[in-house]
Amino acid sequence: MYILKAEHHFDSAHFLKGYQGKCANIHGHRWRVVAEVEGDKLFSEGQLRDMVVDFGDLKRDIKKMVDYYDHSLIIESGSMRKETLSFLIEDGFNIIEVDFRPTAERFASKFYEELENMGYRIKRIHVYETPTNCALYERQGG
Ligand SMILES: Nc1nc2c(c(=O)[nH]1)N=C([C@H](O)[C@H](O)COP(=O)(O)OP(=O)(O)OP(=O)(O)O)CN2
Ligand SMILES: [Zn+2]
Repeated sequence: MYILKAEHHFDSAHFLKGYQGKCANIHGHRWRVVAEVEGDKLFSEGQLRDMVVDFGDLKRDIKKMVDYYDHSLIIESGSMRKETLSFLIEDGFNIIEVDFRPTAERFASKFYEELENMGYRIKRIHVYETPTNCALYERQGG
């Protein structure tokens, strides 16, 4: 079995609704997203000969996926007063509402599904919130 790793990052702010502690406040991270792609066969000819996938394609797809969140404030739906949200949007801030608590765990499973839907055979996704805090997502038995 071959396992390839490629990564990209995005810089964005978030906060955790209902959290007792400093992470209840808006704060930012450089979110580092590492994808592990697996494959038991290599291409036999052409541009991809002896590769599982082209690192260039994988990196491009990870970047495309995470760039959506870059330099945004990610908020869980319903975690901010409607008026506050409207004012921020009116003032031109890039706010991305998500239907989950924006934790490293939830991003890891979300990015797993997104890359899988792009056709990759994903082994694991790692999401680093900080250089020392990382959540991994993998399918059981997979
Ligand atoms: N299991 C999880 N726990 C926490 C998450 C998470 O996504 N999954 N997220 C947070 C916060 O977002 C926080 O920013 C990160 O945690 P913390 O280690 O407290 O932050 P710092 O790196 O800034 O800590 P210092 O050691 O004080 O610098 C919380 N928990
Ligand atoms: Zn955080």
